Amino acid sequence: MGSETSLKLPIIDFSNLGQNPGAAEWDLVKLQVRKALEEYGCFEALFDKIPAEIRKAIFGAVEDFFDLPLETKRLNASKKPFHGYLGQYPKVPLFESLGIDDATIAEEVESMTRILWPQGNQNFSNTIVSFSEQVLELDHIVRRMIVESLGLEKYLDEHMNSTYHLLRVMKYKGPETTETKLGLRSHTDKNIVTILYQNQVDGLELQTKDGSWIDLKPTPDSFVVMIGDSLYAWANGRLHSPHHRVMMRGNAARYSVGLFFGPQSRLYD
Ligand SMILES: O=C(O)CCC(=O)C(=O)O
Ligand SMILES: [Fe+2]
Repeated sequence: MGSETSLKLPIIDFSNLGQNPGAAEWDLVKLQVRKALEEYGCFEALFDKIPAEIRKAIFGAVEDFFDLPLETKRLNASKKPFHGYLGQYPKVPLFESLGIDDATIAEEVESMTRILWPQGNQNFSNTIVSFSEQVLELDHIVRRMIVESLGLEKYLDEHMNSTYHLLRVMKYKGPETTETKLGLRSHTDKNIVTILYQNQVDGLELQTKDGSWIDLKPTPDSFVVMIGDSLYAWANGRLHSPHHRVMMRGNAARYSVGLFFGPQSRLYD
């Protein structure tokens, strides 16, 4: 089970797709999605609909949040797992995260923002909402392709209408030693689809079916799309739900932003 850095994830380009299910280009991309999810349960997506300004701004917003004093961040603690602020996880002290419900609903995000910045921080809430809205589009395309490729089109609306999403922003402090340290333990996601976007500090690793680990190195233009156990079950095991982890090296902090789409049956409650 050694580390294997030469392996690379498939890169799938959604940029020239349009919203045109049934077109030749759509079917071609759909096939790539199906193949990647069968083999790796994951791929890198190029999606240029999300403007570069938003992709850049999101890390400014995320850093603004993590730079707040601990007492302020804790104002957003939640009893629900993965929701609200989660800091200095006992076993992985490099990790902090904030889960934001209803990240596409401006009023909800604004009211959460006011808890953190009573004087307001319009930039933070605007950026969170715009980013989430755009990632939602990518999720819809990917999930539509998955459902079609499984031959389950007749359940598409039912499926789409029965899901829920949670935005989580994450910070992994650099270990500031020469050693590699665990940032997030190996796990599979329990939800349906996860879409991740990171700053340019790598650390996410994905386990292949034969047990080797791939170091993911997404570019500023790419999103990591991964499936979780709920979709694995829904697809009767035809798609792979991969183990993944975060390993940190060096001094720089890694920031990542993930949209987690799960069944509405209160997966995260
Ligand atoms: O930070 C990342 O890139 C991965 C996070 C992750 O796997 C998770 O929160 O489930
Ligand atoms: Fe995960």
